[in-house]
Amino acid sequence: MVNVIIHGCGGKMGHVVAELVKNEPDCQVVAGIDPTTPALDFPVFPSCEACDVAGDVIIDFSTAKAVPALLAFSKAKKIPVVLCTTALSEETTALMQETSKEVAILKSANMSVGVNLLLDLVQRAAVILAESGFDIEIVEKHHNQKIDAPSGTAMALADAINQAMEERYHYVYDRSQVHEKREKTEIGIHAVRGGNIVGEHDVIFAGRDEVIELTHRATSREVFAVGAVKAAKFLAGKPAGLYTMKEVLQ
Ligand SMILES: NC(=O)C1=CN([C@@H]2O[C@H](COP(=O)(O)OP(=O)(O)OC[C@H]3O[C@@H](n4cnc5c(N)ncnc54)[C@H](OP(=O)(O)O)[C@@H]3O)[C@@H](O)[C@H]2O)C=CC1
Ligand SMILES: O=C(O)C1=N[C@H](C(=O)O)C[C@H](O)C1
Repeated sequence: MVNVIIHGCGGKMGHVVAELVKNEPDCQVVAGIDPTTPALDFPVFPSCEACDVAGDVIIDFSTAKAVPALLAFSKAKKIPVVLCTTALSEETTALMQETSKEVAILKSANMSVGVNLLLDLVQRAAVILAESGFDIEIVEKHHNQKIDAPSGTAMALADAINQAMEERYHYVYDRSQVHEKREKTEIGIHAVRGGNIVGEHDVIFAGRDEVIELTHRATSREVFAVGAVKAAKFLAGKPAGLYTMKEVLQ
C-alpha cells in the first residue's frame, strides 16, 4: 500500500487527486497539507511543519511560494515528492535540484499522457520545419482562476523546442511594446484566461503559405490527477534523484 500525502489538498487539483485515490486499491491518502482547509476524509495540517504523519510519497499541487517549505519537509522526512506546481522561481528550481540529491523528486508541469507526447512531437516538428523557415508561436488557454502566466506547460513546450534546436530561440511574451518585425530566433508565447477552460496548448508552426498546429486540449482535471498518482506509485521507494514523467510513461 502506497501512503500518499497531498500538499495543497484543499485546491482544485488536490480535491481531484483525493477523489481518484479513493478508487485505487494499492494506495491511500494518509494526510493533507493546506493552510485553510478543514479535515477531509484524512487529517489536514495547516503547514508542512505541523504535519507529523509519515507517508511514502507527497503529491504537490499548491502554489510556488509554498514549495521551499515543502522541499525542506521532504528532505527532513525523506519522503519523495511529485512536484506539479508551476511557476517556480529560479531560486526554488535550484533548491529543488539541490534537494533531489537527498530525496527522490519528480517534477512535471503537465502530468497528462498527451502533453508528454506533445513534448516529443514539437521537437521533431521544429527540427524539420525551422530549417524551412517556419516561425513558432505557442498559445495557451486556461480558466480564470489561474494565477500564473504563461502556463508551466507552455514554458516546457518552448524549452523542449529550444533544447532540440541548440538553444537558438529567445521567448517573447508581449509584443505591445515591440515596434519591429518578428525575429526568426523568437518563440512567441501567449496566455488566454477565461471561464473554466481546463487547459489548452497550441503550438503553431507558421510557414510561407502553410501552417501546422499541434494542439493538446484537457477537458477534465482527471488527466493530470491520473498522471500524478501514476508518478507517485513510481516514485515511492526510489533513491534520491530528479525524475521525469517520461520515465513513468515509458
Ligand atoms: N503539473 C500538472 O499537471 C498541473 C499543475 N497544476 C499546477 O498546480 C498548482 C495548483 O493548481 P490548482 O489546484 O488549480 O490551484 P488551487 O489554487 O485551486 O489550489 C492550490 C491549493 O494550495 C493551497 N496552498 C497555498 N499555500 C499553501 C501552503 N503553504 N501549503 C500547502 N498548500 C498551500 C491553496 O490554499 P489557499 O486557497 O488557502 O491559498 C489551495 O488550496 C498550480 O501551480 C497549477 O499551475 C495544475 C494542474 C495540472
Ligand atoms: O493551473 C492549471 O490549471 C494548469 N496548470 C498547468 C500549467 O501551468 O501548465 C498544467 C495544466 O495546463 C493546468
